[in-house]
Formats: sequence, C-alpha cells, structure tokens
Amino acid sequence: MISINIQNFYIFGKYFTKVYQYLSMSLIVKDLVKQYREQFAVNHISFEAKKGQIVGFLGPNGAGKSTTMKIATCYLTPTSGTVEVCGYDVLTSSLEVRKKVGYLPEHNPLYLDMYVHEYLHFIGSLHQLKGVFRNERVKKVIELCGLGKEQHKKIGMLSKGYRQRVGLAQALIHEPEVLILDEPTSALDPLQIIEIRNVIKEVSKEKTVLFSTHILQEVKALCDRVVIINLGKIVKDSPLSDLQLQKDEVKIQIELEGEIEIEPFKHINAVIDIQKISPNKLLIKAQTDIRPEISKIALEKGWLILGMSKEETSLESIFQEATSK
Ligand SMILES: Nc1ncnc2c1ncn2[C@@H]1O[C@H](COP(=O)(O)OP(=O)(O)OP(=O)(O)O)[C@@H](O)[C@H]1O
Repeated sequence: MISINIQNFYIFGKYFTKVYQYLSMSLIVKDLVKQYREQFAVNHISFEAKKGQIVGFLGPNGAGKSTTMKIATCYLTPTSGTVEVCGYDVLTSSLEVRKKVGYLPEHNPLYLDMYVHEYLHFIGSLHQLKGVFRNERVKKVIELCGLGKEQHKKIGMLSKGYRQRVGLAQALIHEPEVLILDEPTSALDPLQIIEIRNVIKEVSKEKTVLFSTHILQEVKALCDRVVIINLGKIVKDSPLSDLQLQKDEVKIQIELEGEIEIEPFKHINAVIDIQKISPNKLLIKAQTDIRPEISKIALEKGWLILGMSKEETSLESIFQEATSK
C-alpha cells in the first residue's frame, strides 16, 4: 500500500514538474521545418526559451535565423513542425501570438515621413490601444528607448541608432511578453551598439528575448543562453556559462618574480603543453584547472607568484567549431 502511494506521489511529482516546465516556457520551437523547393532554410529544429531569459540566436549568413524568427512572429508559415509563444500556436492562434510578441525585423521598416511620436501612436492603434492608455504607452516606450529629445522629429531625420530605438519602441508598445529582435545592432557604430545594447538590457527585464546577432561580444554581454544554428540545424544549445566550461582544455597563465623553470610543472598529471612566454611567464595548457597544484609547486620551491589567471574558452572558438562543418 505504502509503495503504491509513494509511486503515485512520484508520478504526480514528475507530472507536476513537466507542467511547471511547460508553463515557464515562453517560446517553444518543436521540430520546425521551412523548405523552399529542395532547400531547407530550417531543418527540423527544436529549442525553448524560458520566461525572463535572453537567448542569443547565432549562426553564419543564411543559417536560418531570420526564417525561424519570421515563423515565430507569424510572418511566415512553417512547412512542418510547431512554434508556440506563451502557449499559443503560430498557426492556429496567430492573433494571440501577435499580441504576445514584439518583433524588430532585420531591416527595421519604418515610415520615414512620420514623426516619431505620430508613428508610435499609429503602431499603438494597430494593436488596438486606445485613448489614455495609448498615450501612456507611447510616453513609456519613448522614455524606455531614450527617444525623448527626438520624439517630435521625422523618422527620416534620425540617425541609424535612433531609428533602431524607434524600431524597438514599436516592438514594445503593446507590452509583449516575448521580444524577437533580428540583428538589432547591425550596421551601427560602436557607440550606438552600446546604447542599443543597454536599451535591450533595460527593456528585457521580465521579458523573454530572442535576438540574433553576428557580434559575439554582444552575446557575452547580454545573453543567458546561446542557440547556434548552421545550415538550418541547431548545432549548440546551452547556457552561456556551461558553454564556456564545455571544452576539456584549460589555459593558465602564471607570472613569477624572477626567472621561471618549466621542469617542475611538467610533472603535474593533467598538463598537456607548456609555453614560456617571457623569462618570468608561462602559459600552461591542461585538462583540468591545475591552479592549486601550481601554487603548491611554487610554495615548495619558494617562488613568489605575481599573477595567475585562467583563460575562459572563447565564444569565438566555440562558434567556429560549431559552424565549421
Ligand atoms: N523566400 C525564399 N526563397 C528561397 N530561399 C530562401 C527564401 N528565404 C530564405 N531563403 C534561404 O533560406 C536560408 C536561410 O535564410 P535566412 O534569411 O533565414 O538566414 P539568416 O540566418 O537569417 O541569414 P543572415 O544572417 O544573412 O540574415 C538562406 O539560404 C536563404 O537563401
């Protein structure tokens, strides 16, 4: 009898965990395919984004990023597979999906003859925001996206960075739960990139963000999770922190006071290679983090360590490896 109860409890627990996991997902892409004649723009991809996560969607040109995003925002229909946004299917509940999702397309289409303020009211009206509420939303997104000074200018008069801010503001006007941003910082200068990045960081609090980019620095600066796509297939899907720990090689740089000897370090088990960078600096490649062993040797020999640092595996090398096939 007891064992049945425990079993029931176990089954209920598993079921509850599954339901909880499902409910905490804002975006679920399942076995998605988009085919143009013989070409698979997207080839059976699956990934998920949790509430509150910022997911970097990476891949070389033509990998399938924009296609996936267009399907998730109801601009394209899939050949097969499903995309759910906050529990709504893009095919069967596209109106609900459009309410839940804010989209900044790659080429940020704007009406250049409209004033910023006027344009945001127009987009608000398309989302059926009315009266005082619409006024407040326009005010809020202008403030969030730092458009205060530019709101009475025509969009055509704005710099690229400010046009991107208008693009972001229109994506946010209806308070979407999910933000989909297709290369939001492409073609911007370094200063504008930092500005837009800060705006994304600010607005992404309490939202789920999927954004594509070619700038790996951006992923490091913003993302919780990274999904890498290549030739229409997902080749990596991992939290950023795990990704940088995945490689089975650690590089450690040490600096001693005075001339350094290689010999004692060669006997540490996990060492793969040692390079002398300068008379008092070494770069050691090892299978594991051997900093404690290094410290012990230095202590035994009476050497003074001036510095010791562990290099993280670079996202660039992970990206290169994942997309080189
Ligand atoms: N309408 C279409 N007809 C035929 N092929 C298409 C069409 N749209 C996209 N493709 C192809 O599908 C593939 C994926 O395109 P997609 O625009 O999704 O790539 P991407 O990862 O966004 O690339 P980029 O980083 O250059 O924007 C490409 O090879 C592209 O040429």
